[in-house]
Amino acid sequence: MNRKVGLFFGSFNPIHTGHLIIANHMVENSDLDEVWLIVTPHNPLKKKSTLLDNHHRLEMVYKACEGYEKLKPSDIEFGLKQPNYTVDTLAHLQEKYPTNDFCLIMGEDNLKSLHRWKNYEVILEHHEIYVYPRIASGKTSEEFKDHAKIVRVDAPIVEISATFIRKSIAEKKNVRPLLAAKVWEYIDLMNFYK
Ligand SMILES: Nc1ncnc2c1ncn2[C@@H]1O[C@H](COP(=O)(O)OP(=O)(O)OP(=O)(O)O)[C@@H](O)[C@H]1O
Ligand SMILES: O=C(O)c1ccc[n+]([C@@H]2O[C@H](COP(=O)([O-])O)[C@@H](O)[C@H]2O)c1
Repeated sequence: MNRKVGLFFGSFNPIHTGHLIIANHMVENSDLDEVWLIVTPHNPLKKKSTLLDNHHRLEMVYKACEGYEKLKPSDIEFGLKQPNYTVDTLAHLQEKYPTNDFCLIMGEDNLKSLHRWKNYEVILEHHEIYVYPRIASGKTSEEFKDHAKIVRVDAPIVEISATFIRKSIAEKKNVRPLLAAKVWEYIDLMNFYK
């Protein structure tokens, strides 16, 4: 049987406990064999100005995933054209791993902007999307409401965001519980987000 792999794309600036809860929930409570955490150099819908270097964000994803056998960090987008359109990365991955079944994992905020993604219809034609609930502004497009390829996951809402963490660090607040211990130590050592 083909391996079913969940692709969890993100800026991960930085990776936080919310991301880990989602990735772990998906791999433990669904038909997925593995979840790959793919660090995106440049989200086409976000400004690059507040982003840490790719390799620092990847390093933090490695640190966060230590001890989680089924979670695999990936730098596959580092060598692809920027900004990174997910439809292109999916085509690349499917060619490289023809026997894997890939599905996408995203938070509900990303579902609300999915209609603005490049060739989102092509993505939905070939892949399922597992959506983790999240409180976010904006409306979900009608076409995604009862879509056969969009699976809404029933799981506890986690109110953590990388934006809040970056802002809190800049304001000299303690954010330790919001990050894996090794990620917090790395951010502190490197003086990130101050
Ligand atoms: N608390 C959360 N609940 C549900 N989904 C989340 C949560 N945090 C992040 N995600 C999802 O994880 C993926 C990667 O998100 P990202 O790295 O942008 O984190 P973020 O916390 O949303 O960052 P930022 O605040 O910088 O926008 C996206 O699909 C996003 O929807
Ligand atoms: O393909 C697109 O048009 C597209 C538009 C917006 C976001 N994405 C991807 O969605 C992923 C989540 O982004 P982020 O910044 O919310 O973590 C990241 O891999 C982005 O490249 C992709």
